[in-house]
Formats: sequence, structure tokens, C-alpha cells
Amino acid sequence: MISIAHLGPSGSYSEFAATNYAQWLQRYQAQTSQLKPYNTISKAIQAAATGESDIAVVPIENSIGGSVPDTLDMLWELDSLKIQNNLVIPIHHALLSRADCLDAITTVYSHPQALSQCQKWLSSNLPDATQIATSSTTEALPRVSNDATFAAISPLWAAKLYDLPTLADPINDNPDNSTRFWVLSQQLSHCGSHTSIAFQLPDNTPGALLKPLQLFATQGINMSRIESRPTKLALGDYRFFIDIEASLDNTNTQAALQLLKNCTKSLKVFGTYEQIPTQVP
Ligand SMILES: O=C(O)C(=O)Cc1ccccc1
Repeated sequence: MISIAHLGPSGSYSEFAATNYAQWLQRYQAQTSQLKPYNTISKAIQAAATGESDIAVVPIENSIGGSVPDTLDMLWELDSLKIQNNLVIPIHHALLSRADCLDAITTVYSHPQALSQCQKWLSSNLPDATQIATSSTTEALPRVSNDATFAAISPLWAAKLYDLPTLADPINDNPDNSTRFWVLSQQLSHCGSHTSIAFQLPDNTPGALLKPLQLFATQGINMSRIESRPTKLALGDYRFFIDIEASLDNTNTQAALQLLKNCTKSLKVFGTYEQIPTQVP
């Protein structure tokens, strides 16, 4: 039985993504699995890196909020983890509370990404409520259950799970809201539609980033994402995370990666993966 680490507690979007992956494993690889909730994304990733769990399913980027820095930073730091699959989950936030009306709410809890995705709704409907960041969209639900002046921005399905009324739904500012999750494990996968890599530049000179990017263009490889993260060593020092639409077992990809070693420092290859179809909630 495979264990799948994810951000909990019960009812989180990450749990939904992990459940989708578990169903896919069962259906297409006849593999049974059990979910293991952790209270931070970092702990879920660590669990897969140390072998405490076989797999971690973690958010990597949101269509509105952008990348999830914890996931990118941990993936860089923990050399052992590779990407196995990609899942995209549609996100629809609801406001859960025991309050009789919106006026009675003093405090709104949620994950920072969820709070930022509902800013317009919050400023129109709950302009005076204090917004408090939590480690996940479901972490505060036991508190919300005990105090009718509290509310949480959570997935709609969490209302049933925590026996809480839904005061408003959906409340995300943009209806086309989705989050991409990566399935991480210790095995490097070579075959799939996308490959992810990261590197640092050897020196801060004109064209230093142009050289690695030009290699992909020369090999006819399309880039689907580029993200920079500070190395945390010095101000203005970055590492770059890149997704390309090509498989590691493709000769053009291998040629590009070979040449990339000459114009980057600390090149890391996170593997090749496919998108898994997900069931809409
Ligand atoms: O907090 C959750 O439920 C998560 O899984 C992280 C998250 C938060 C907001 C949007 C998508 C994922």
C-alpha cells in the first residue's frame, strides 16, 4: 500500500488532489494507497523526501495567486524528490460560518492564497473583518465551529464535513480559478509531456539568462513556465525554475540539457510527467 502525504486537515484542496491521484493509481495501476495529512506543505514534502511517505501531492501554482514558494524552495533544497505527475484542480471558495448574517462576522480565516483570491469579495462584503492567515483552508474550521463571529474561506465540501452552514458561495473574485499540484516521489521519471528543471547562473553578466533560454529555442522546445526565486544568499541573487513541453527521453531535450550544463551552475532536473485528468467536485 502506497502512502500519499498532503496538506491537511481533512477537506483541504490538497486532500482533494491527493484523493484524485489515489483514484487514478487504483484505476490505472491497480495500486492501493492511503492518505497522510500534514499541517504544512513543507512537512508533507519532507515526509516524501525521508521515506516516511512514498509520495507527496502538493500545490505548485495557482492561476491567480501565482507560484507556491514553499514547494519550489523545498524541491530545490531536497535533492531527492522528483515530479511524477501533474494535476489541475478547479478552485471555488465558500464562506463557512455559524453567524446569522455577514454583519455578525468579526474574523475571517484562511490560507493566504485563498484570502488573496477573495480580496474583492471581502472588501465589498466584509470590509471591517480581520483576516487571519492559516496553514490551510480547513485548519480553522474547528475554531469557526465554536464561535459564531468567526468565518473561514474553505472548499464548499468542507461545510458538510465540519457540519457548518455556508453563508456565501462562490466568493472567489475570478471564476476561472485553478491550482496545479505536483505528485512528488524519489523516482526520476523520463517519459511524459512536460519536464521541469531549475538552475542558477554562473555570473551576473549581460545575456547570462539569454544563453540557457536560447538553447531551448534552438532545439525547437517550447517553454511553458519560467519562475525566479531568491537563492536567499544575497539580495538580487536568483535561481530559475523552468517547465518545457518536451520529454526527458527526447533527443532534443537531452541535447539542450547537455549544453545547459555549460552556461548554468547547479542544474537540477526534476523529471518528466503527464497531466492526470481530475474529477470535478
Ligand atoms: O489550504 C488548502 O486547502 C490547500 O490545499 C492549499 C490551497 C489553498 C488555496 C488554493 C489552493 C490550494
